[in-house]
Amino acid sequence: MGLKIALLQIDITFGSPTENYRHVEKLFTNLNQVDTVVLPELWTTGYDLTRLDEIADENGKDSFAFISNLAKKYNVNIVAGSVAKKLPDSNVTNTLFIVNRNGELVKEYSKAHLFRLMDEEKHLVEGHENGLFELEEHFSAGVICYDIRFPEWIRTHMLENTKILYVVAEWPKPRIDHWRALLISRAIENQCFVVACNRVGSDPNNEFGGHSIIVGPWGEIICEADNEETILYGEIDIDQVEKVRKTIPIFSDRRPDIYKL
Ligand SMILES: NC(=O)CCC(=O)C(=O)O
Repeated sequence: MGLKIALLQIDITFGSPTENYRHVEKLFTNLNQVDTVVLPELWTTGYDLTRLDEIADENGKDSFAFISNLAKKYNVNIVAGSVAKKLPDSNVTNTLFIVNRNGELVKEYSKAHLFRLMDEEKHLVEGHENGLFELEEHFSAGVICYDIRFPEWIRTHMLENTKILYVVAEWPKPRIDHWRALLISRAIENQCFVVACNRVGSDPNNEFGGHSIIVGPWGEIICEADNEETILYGEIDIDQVEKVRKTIPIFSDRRPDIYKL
């Protein structure tokens, strides 16, 4: 049986967690029954990085409680985009929570590669751990936006028999061709499903490009949104991964003896 997924390709109100919680809560009331829901990057605050002192979530407490309640109420796993998480030392990370149907935390991943073009390195600190987790018995990984430009980081995750790569993003419209090409490439070169949720709308500095997408392990597009706010639904058959990996066995054909990584 397939895994049913919903990607919430939303607009985000700049710097207003209260408004963004309200919006997401409302969208859940209209959701078809799925196994997993995915949210975009920094969905509670947007890129209002200069006000993180005020609006970042202390230890991720409020955002985790909100997501955990939704997961239990709607009996769904949530790849909860990312939020600005304020650490005890007042540093802030860009952190993705994975929550299961029981509302339990499965994994927390903080963005490893900070994106200078959007000033992340001035306001955030990077994560140091991988994004590996298991959900519905599938080996999976989660990364955040700019991370997809680092194939070596994605490969590090894929060497663990990972079959689904979740990507949460606020990817601007002017580079939406890069977004699509990178996601399709990561799917083909790792022979995995890529489930990627971007936002739409704009903030004072950027217009965002949407095009949330699910790509299969052969590089085929399973579903793709345009640039409007929408809930994108797709279903994946995890057995496809093994079929593709048997057809062209890149993992056993690798030559790490001659690579740097
Ligand atoms: N939020 C991000 O990490 C954006 C990454 C991006 O736009 C890129 O081109 O890379």
